[in-house]
Amino acid sequence: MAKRGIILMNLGSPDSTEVKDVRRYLNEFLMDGKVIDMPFLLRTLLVRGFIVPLRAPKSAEAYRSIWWPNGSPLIVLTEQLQQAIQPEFDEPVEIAMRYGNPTPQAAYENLLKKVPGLEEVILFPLYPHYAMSSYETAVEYMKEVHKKHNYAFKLTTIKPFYNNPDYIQALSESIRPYVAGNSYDKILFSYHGIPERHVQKTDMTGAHCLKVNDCCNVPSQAHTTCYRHQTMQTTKLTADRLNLPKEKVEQTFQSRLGRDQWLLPYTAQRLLELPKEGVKKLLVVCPAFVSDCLETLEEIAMQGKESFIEAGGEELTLIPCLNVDPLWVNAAVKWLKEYAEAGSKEMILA
Ligand SMILES: C=CC1=C(C)c2cc3[nH]c(cc4nc(cc5[nH]c(cc1n2)c(C)c5CCC(=O)O)C(CCC(=O)O)=C4C)c(C)c3C=C
Ligand SMILES: [Fe+2]
Ligand SMILES: [Fe+2]
Repeated sequence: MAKRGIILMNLGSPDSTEVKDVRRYLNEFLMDGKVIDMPFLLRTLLVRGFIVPLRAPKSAEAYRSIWWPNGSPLIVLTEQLQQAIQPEFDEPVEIAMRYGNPTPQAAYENLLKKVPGLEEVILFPLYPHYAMSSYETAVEYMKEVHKKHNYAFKLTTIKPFYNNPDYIQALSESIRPYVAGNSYDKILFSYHGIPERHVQKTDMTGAHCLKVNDCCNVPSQAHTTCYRHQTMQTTKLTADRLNLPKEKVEQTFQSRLGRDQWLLPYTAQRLLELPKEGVKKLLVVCPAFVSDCLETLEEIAMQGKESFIEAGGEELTLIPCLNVDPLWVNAAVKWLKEYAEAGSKEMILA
């Protein structure tokens, strides 16, 4: 049997809610060329000179409003997932964050200590959808650290799982209790947004995404790396499984940063418009995240709720992320086991 280790990877959070820690985290995050895709000098000027100094104090305040006694919800929930998965494996399961702590190097070093003669690390990026600024940067960074330290073990990666039946089942069943009884007016599938430019950059055909009419519904090889297509598939498959009435389902994109055109429609805009369209009781689910985080707990459940109510809405209910939902934990365990048994060949999902 191969000597293996597993790494669950998520985005990461600041070490604390102090402005200095938030500043350090935002600098690392936004200086990533796959997040702010500008030439290095321009990016440095913009990020270090303008965005971070202005954003860090506000961001720190937002983190303070959701912080748990044991730390950032995103980190604590990723640790809880690790603890739920570990008993199912002889191999050690570690966590790593793309930004902040624990770092990829710390995760690799922990595995090396626990498994003498480590032969293989299975990386599980906790992102259902492919985006240059989430899945791609996580995988590329893990490869970079692996190469830099000349590690002898091989690194293999689980693919995005946006349409995997086990994932769709777990997501649907987490939503089912909220839609049962039909006492809601609409359910919003709100995904983290990205600039439209990023969708075009990751289109390997160079001719499909946001170029062909109704691109995300026209079959194309580009969909293997198209965030928009993948999020639309998650929404469709989940809504179909739950038999949700079409007029009650809507998809939006949240968390826009800067002035570029990001994927439309914007969640913040729709939260202001929906009450005027007769939507008073709103459910919001955020399937781009598997763990609750600042973007769900603060942006949707606090800020989003406030704007929806001020605009005339009555009730906004955030459906929690999958976190440590048993169906989700089972799905993750199943994929990791299948993957290991297949001898780490490419894992074919769905
Ligand atoms: C689905 C995964 C994510 C994508 C894609 C993504 C793209 C993206 N994000 C920013 C800027 C920020 N995002 C922030 C927080 C944040 N983002 C994700 C996930 C994705 N981001 C998560 C899980 C979180 C929450 C982290 C936590 O600690 O809870 C932040 C920091 C907070 C703030 O100041 O608002 C920024 C900044 C860009 C620019 C981008 C794509 C280009
Ligand atoms: Fe983000
Ligand atoms: Fe597309």
